[in-house]
Amino acid sequence: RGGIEFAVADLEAAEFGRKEIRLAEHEMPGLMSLRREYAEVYPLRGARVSGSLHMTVQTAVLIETLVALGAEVRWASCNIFSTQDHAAAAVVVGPHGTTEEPKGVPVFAWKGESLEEYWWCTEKMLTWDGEGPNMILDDGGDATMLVHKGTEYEKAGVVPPADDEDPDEWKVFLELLRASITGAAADSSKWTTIGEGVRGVTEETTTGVLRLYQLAAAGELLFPAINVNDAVTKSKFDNRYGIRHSLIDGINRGTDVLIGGKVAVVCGYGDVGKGAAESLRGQGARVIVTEIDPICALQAAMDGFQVKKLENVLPEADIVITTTGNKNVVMVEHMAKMKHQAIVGNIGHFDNELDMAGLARYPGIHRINIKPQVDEWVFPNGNTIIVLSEGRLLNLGNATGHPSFVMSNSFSNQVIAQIELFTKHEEYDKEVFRLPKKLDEKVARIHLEALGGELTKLTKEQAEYIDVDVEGPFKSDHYRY
Ligand SMILES: NC(=O)C1=CN([C@@H]2O[C@H](COP(=O)(O)OP(=O)(O)OC[C@H]3O[C@@H](n4cnc5c(N)ncnc54)[C@H](O)[C@@H]3O)[C@@H](O)[C@H]2O)C=CC1
Ligand SMILES: Nc1ncnc2c1ncn2[C@@H]1O[C@H](CO)C(=O)[C@H]1O
Repeated sequence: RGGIEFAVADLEAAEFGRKEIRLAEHEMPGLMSLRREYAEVYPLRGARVSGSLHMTVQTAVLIETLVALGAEVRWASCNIFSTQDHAAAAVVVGPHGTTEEPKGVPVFAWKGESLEEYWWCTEKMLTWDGEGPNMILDDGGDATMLVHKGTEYEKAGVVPPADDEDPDEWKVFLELLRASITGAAADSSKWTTIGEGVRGVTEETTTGVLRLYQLAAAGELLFPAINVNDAVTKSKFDNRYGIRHSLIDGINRGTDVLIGGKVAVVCGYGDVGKGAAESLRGQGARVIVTEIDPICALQAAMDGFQVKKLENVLPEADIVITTTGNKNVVMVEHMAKMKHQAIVGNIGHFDNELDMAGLARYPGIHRINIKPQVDEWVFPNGNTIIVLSEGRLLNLGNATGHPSFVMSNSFSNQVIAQIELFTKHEEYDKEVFRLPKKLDEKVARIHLEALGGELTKLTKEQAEYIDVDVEGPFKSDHYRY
């Protein structure tokens, strides 16, 4: 319709989506400030941005900010459960379109995608009529990986081999690659051409950033990258205060159990784990932390949390949440020893933090679906556990993810990073970069003012005394916030 390609659950939900996007704009001062700052300048004119990031109301405001700055955009979600269908519909219709005549941007996302559908959406998001994307905006690295793996197999002239040991996610991904490399419309240089056209990628989250550094270390990065996650105004806010808000939102909407008085185990005490522990303690849970890093473990202890090994707290745990960005953190052997109806969930980017494959293979186990994204797994002895969002990040699967204000911080960094790489890509090698502190402080200033905070001004003498400029940056590069 309207000449726009799209695949969303229900275009009729656009009106509802538009109402929530309008409310969200008021809560996203950073993005709205960037629209005003760059009005009529259009720094992203000529940018063709392929975005793989949870298709939520907040992301809708990000997308429409990129468009307001001149970009063309195609979008898919980076998770099968995180799309808010009314937001997806509103983005397709656009602020000035109708469901009969959409005037927005192509979106390929709906809540509850199968793995095959997820990778189909991802390929559609990367496949433009005519010239391909010249920018990628990624969250978790699936879009970046598809371009890199596709290029690798095309250049090697081989079809991705099947390996029965591969996790389902990977099997489906390889199947898509096989089809795109050898299918009827086989264009044996599709992914290579896309990779050559991309000026850069901006990455949202910790796990995606890890994958970028690994590619860069191997000398395989096809284009420059900006690590948005490690902007202080992203990870020290979104990862912590966003989780503090949205973790209990997911648990409450999923299970509605009383958290107060219960024992909650948080695996990992990084930025996300800190927000998770604070969130659960705020509800009156007795929180126990597991950690591998003595520094983060000591922080947890100093913050008043017990620090234990997971296997030693299984008999008392009512809620177990993983926040590590690692894999195989909670195994089926742990789950089999948990209390009856213990709640198990993950808020790391990928579901491999929980041993979902091992759980499904456990002899005599069976699954009862309670409602979308809530499953009761019944062990042969009658004991059950409640697993949220099939182990995928539950704050977006069972709830709506972080609220707009904190996402305004994160997405202001995304927009700044997109402008930086699109307009100055010749200045960047194929490495991973972070934004300068001055821009971090700019994002913080906008959001502090929006909260009514007053900044104290340094005198010239004071600035000299602490060896900073009156206008900042106010900290050294190695300062830990
Ligand atoms: N659901 C959401 O909305 C969000 C999800 N994330 C994701 O959450 C994950 C964590 O992100 P951050 O907290 O920023 O990373 P981080 O690196 O700051 O924290 C992870 C912590 O887990 C610990 N850890 C690693 N393996 C462990 C194990 N086996 N047992 C116990 N602890 C272990 C590490 O020592 C580290 O302290 C990443 O996958 C990130 O992409 C990040 C932001 C928001
Ligand atoms: N409401 C939201 N909309 C879009 N992205 C979100 C939202 N809540 C959390 N995220 C992002 O999700 C990734 C992890 O996949 C983060 O690092 C967060 O920035």
